[in-house]
Amino acid sequence: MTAERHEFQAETRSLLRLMIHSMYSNKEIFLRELISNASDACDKLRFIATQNPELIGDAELAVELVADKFTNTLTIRDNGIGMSREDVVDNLGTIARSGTKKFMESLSGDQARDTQLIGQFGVGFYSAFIVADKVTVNTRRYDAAEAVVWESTGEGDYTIGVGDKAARGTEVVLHLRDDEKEFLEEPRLSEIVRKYSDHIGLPIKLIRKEGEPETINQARALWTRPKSEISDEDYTSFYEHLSHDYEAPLAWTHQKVEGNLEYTSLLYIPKRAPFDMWDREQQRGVKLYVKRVFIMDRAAELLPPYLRFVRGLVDTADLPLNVSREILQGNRTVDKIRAALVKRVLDLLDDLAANKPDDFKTFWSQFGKVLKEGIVEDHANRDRIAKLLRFASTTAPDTASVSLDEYLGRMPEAQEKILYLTGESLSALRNSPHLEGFRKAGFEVLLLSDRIDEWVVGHLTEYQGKKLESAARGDAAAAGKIETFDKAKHELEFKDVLDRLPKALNERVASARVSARLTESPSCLVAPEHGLSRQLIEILKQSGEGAPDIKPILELNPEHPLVGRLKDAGSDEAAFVDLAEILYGQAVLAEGGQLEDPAGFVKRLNKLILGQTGTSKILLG
Ligand SMILES: Nc1ncnc2c1ncn2[C@@H]1O[C@H](COP(=O)(O)OP(=O)(O)OP(=O)(O)O)[C@@H](O)[C@H]1O
Repeated sequence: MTAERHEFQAETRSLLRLMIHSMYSNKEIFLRELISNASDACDKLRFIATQNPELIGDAELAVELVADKFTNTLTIRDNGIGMSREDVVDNLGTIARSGTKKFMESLSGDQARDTQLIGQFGVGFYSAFIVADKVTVNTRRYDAAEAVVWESTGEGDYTIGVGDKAARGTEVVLHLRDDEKEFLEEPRLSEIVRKYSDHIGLPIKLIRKEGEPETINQARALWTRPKSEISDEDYTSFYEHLSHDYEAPLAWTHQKVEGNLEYTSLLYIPKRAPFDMWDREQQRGVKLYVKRVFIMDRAAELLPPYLRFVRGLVDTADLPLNVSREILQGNRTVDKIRAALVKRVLDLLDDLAANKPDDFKTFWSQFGKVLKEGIVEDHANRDRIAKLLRFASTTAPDTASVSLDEYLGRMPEAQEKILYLTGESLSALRNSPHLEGFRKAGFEVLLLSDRIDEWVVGHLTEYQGKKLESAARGDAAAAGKIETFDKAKHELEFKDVLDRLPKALNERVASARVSARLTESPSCLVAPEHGLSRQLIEILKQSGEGAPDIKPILELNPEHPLVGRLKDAGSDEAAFVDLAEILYGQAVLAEGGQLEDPAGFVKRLNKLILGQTGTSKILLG
């Protein structure tokens, strides 16, 4: 039967081209990727064999490398699970990952940056084309009636046909480019295998035409070895094998637990967020082994979603070999292991924060937003997570660097609560009128501009016995005494104006009042004491969910000349409305909001600038 020809998906094609181009300076990683795949294939077979031991029998599962100088080929072969025709089409004809297109669009053409991005994406099987101008895959799935041959030059298409491979497993034949002959040299191959694949728990053998095969790696799974024997380089190269990451990890924690529970965990924090961290479809989790036997990739039950950036593995003796995803759900042993792993990761982060501030900064910039979800999700560890949070504040307005402990450490005595302000962006928050009074009083305010922050402060209502309070809510004085003027006097003086405002503004505000919150700006909007915050209502509206119509309170600075003019407008209703609209519109704009009638606002503003407001009814008309 002749082979069928198939086109690559458009995305696969451009990804291939880009990969060959940008990974060239690090081309040797192709071997790590192909050995990883071969080792995964053996792991999968071993798992199936737990139900069906005769599949393996006495055979040794291994990865073999064959370098042939006559044909210029390097072959990587395994006796693992193998692939059916369908597997081959699914796995080698497409890049079967959601978000590939989006990923391609994020590439910039800047080689250094793109190389890192593509590393994050995971190069996998296609890295073969970095060194080969043709790749032939002969494979036979353990339960398939026939073998399959796949072949491609890595350009536009590939062929697929029936093969003659008799034994189970996969053989990847790389027809090396003319200038890649170094990969036929034994010393070079051994060097690469030791560098990248020394700690895979499976022998990697160099096969020779004459002479005995030589096992070139240690073939002892890294996590089973005593910590004292393992160097940082070992941990790093194992991480690269495990995660297909291109960069060294930021930190790791390796632990063997004996007693009630029996498991070994090796958990890594990457240096960089994967491109699909926010993709809800993306599977997450660490690898699960039961007594050294690989069970599954990405066992989501072993870590909560807010720690989805953690990579690594858990090897336990406390679960049955035939454990399935269904069994993992709601399993008491799994719950206990998960609780212990969460503590491990939080300990590791505490340690980074205390002893490696630069690494912690990197961590926070990559994964801070994900960790914040833990405040909402993980009630039991809320205080521990809160301790790790970092925020921008009026004291450090440019980067998220202030911890709650640091904040409490410099909180003046007169201040009773931890103050924060949420908003769309840091730049809008920095200049918010809501901060003026607090600034004057020397009260620091945390500036929260991540989307999730509204939920964070919704769940984190208290820290170390101090309540958290929005600077845009209720009465400014609630957070401490920041009375800067004689409120009673001003209230009396403005009573008439305050009473008229809601009607003049078509009831868009619930009420109006004078406020000590403002020192420079004339007006701002605040949320009533109880009920949802203005920011949260805005988020709900934008996300298309129904939002309750809670009207804000308009606060005025009685010492501002523009507010004084409201009083002067007296019985000139049109002039009063113009001024009221301007004060309201300014307050909306200052918190980063949208005006309902921007053109009308501009018109009124121009009238005011030109001195036409409140002077003559004729001019106003
Ligand atoms: N030697 C092999 N034996 C059996 N299946 C294989 C082999 N090599 C690749 N595959 C199959 O092809 C798929 C795609 O491989 P590829 O290296 O492109 O990505 P991956 O390993 O799934 O992804 P990642 O690199 O993110 O782990 C694998 O998941 C596996 O199902």
